[in-house]
Amino acid sequence: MSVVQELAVPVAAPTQAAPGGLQIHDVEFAYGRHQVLRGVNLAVADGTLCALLGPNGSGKSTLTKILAGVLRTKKGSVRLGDVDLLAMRPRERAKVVAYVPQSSEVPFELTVREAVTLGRTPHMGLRPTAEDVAVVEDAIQRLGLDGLAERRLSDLSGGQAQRVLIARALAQRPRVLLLDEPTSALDLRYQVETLQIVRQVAREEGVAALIAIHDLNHAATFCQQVVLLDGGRIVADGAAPEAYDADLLGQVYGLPVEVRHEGGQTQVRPVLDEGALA
Ligand SMILES: Nc1ncnc2c1ncn2[C@@H]1O[C@H](COP(=O)(O)OP(=O)(O)OP(=O)(O)O)[C@@H](O)[C@H]1O
Repeated sequence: MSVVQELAVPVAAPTQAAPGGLQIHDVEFAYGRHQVLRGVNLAVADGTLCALLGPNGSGKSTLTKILAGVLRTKKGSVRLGDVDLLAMRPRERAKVVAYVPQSSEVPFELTVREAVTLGRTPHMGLRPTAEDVAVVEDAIQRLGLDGLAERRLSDLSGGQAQRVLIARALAQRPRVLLLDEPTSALDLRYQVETLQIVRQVAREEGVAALIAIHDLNHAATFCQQVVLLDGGRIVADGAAPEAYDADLLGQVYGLPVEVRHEGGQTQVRPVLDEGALA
């Protein structure tokens, strides 16, 4: 029996997005006969940073790839306001949806500035306009890449390259921003700064941002909405203080946890057996 069927606590009511936000209805997906997503319903309002949480293999990347148009599904719908995102042509979708995958094949001989400029491709004519240049410089600056702008990607550390991919996505000026574990290679300072930047961009530009992330505490701190996937189903959806239930998280992740609400912050800690650190 899956964990979901055994859940003792009720699933939080899905958050209602304002019209115009990202609306996901009844999305299903299978790799061959392996069913990975089951009846996924989710709404992310414009201006909201939403964390997509769940154990390894729960379907976070798969859902993100469907929203990005990398994978196709025959069952379910994805809308941005009145627009059917699944029916859009790739170039049109690229004007409204930016996607930072877990790993990316950006040409390594490019400089940082050139790689970030690629984010303007869906909007640009043959040559970048003054606005394109300004948007690229803004993204470079926001991600703290000013000093690296002329460096080749091949000469960067993993974390620096990850920041370039995020800058490229911001330069796209999307309405939907999809980030698949964007902080996995970042040190603590850049994890925090990146999440702050994405939250700020979402709020200021009215972007619906969805971020697959493993750190429950960062998600609680920076994301107005958290969504927990387990076995391809959403089992919690809401603001972290309500959505984080110790019993539910314990069942989903397979270890006991404690949820604390202190000083306006919700934090999750594993509860270790006595002797676990002996
Ligand atoms: N290309 C593929 N072909 C077949 N099965 C796949 C493929 N990609 C992923 N899967 C399977 O689909 C399920 C969901 O994988 P997915 O990558 O979406 O999970 P995830 O929640 O993003 O995991 P992680 O936290 O480890 O990144 C897993 O069982 C995985 O083995």
